[in-house]
Amino acid sequence: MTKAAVMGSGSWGTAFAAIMADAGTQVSLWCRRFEVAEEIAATRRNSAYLPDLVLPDLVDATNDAQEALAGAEIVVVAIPAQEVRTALAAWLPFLEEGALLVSLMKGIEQDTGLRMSQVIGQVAGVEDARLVVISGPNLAKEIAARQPAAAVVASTSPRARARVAEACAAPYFRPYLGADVIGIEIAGATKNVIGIAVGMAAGMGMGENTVASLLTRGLAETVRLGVALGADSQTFLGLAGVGDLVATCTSPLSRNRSFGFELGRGRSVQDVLATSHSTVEGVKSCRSILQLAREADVDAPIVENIVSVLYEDRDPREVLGAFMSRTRKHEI
Ligand SMILES: NC(=O)c1ccc[n+]([C@@H]2O[C@H](COP(=O)([O-])OP(=O)(O)OC[C@H]3O[C@@H](n4cnc5c(N)ncnc54)[C@H](O)[C@@H]3O)[C@@H](O)[C@H]2O)c1
Ligand SMILES: O=P(O)(O)OC[C@H](O)CO
Repeated sequence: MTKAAVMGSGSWGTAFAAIMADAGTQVSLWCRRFEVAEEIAATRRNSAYLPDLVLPDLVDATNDAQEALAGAEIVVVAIPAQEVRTALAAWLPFLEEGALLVSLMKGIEQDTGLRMSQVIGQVAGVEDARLVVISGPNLAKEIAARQPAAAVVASTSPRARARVAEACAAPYFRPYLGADVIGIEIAGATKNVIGIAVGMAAGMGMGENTVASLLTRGLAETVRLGVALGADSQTFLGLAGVGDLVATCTSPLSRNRSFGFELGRGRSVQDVLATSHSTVEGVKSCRSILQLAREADVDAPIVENIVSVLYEDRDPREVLGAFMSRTRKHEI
């Protein structure tokens, strides 16, 4: 039986541990806090993140990283993007020789502008063939309720992606295979920022035409950036592209959309962040994405305007007006 470690017991780490166990993989779920590991051991539940999910018996929880990583052939990282560099450095001594390293994150590192698989590869000093990314329309709460969903499991190595896909193919979770790691990571990180923009518009009372227009132009912006960085444009029509954009931009379960919604209703960035207990990746990644776009000379007006609302105190209403008065141009 394949043994995996899932490092991070927030919403997605916990749901993904259940997916892997339901796929027949033995999972050690690493919890940063001892109380979470203790609760899971005693009740099979992680009440702070997914109270309705009863974790399968194939999931063991521990807050000891060495114990979690012992014997793990697949190591899945599921923590906030900006924390990966430091956390992974601490886990390195305990990684098994040859283990595959899987990123579930949807973010870009601040300061370096690196994608998550790049950060993992750099910190762990491993070749691309051992790195895998997973992305798609995967709202943790729906997956935890075992509602059917699909995702892309991507790696430059056909063997690595097939192995990880096998280890997470559950009756309600269908992994597709991919090779375009750049496209999948750029799609995953950028959709969070587009989700904030759409949420903002919805919070201001705008209807479906506004949502669909922003989502579509957000996709155009994401494709431009991805292609400039070396991605395949077809990737953005897939699960990690359009699929995730639709899920994020239309679901009240999305933290990024909900964050934007509150801004649209008139609350301040500080106020909304102070009351949010889970990761809103678009907030920290938007500046790195804008930086990547500027370096690649790519026009990214939605990302740029979200940065101005979050970091330059710009009024969301003014931003919506600014979109409408941009210089007329060809759609494609
Ligand atoms: N929740 C989802 O539906 C979902 C789906 C797909 C992808 N993702 C991505 O997965 C990643 C994790 O998101 P999440 O929803 O699980 O977040 P979360 O906020 O629910 O949980 C974050 C977890 O990381 C841990 N953590 C925080 N700081 C840490 C540190 N310095 N070192 C170690 N652990 C730390 C927390 O204790 C918590 O267990 C994000 O990049 C997110 O975009 C989330
Ligand atoms: O809650 P969000 O906005 O982080 O979105 C979660 C997933 O990425 C949706 O696929």
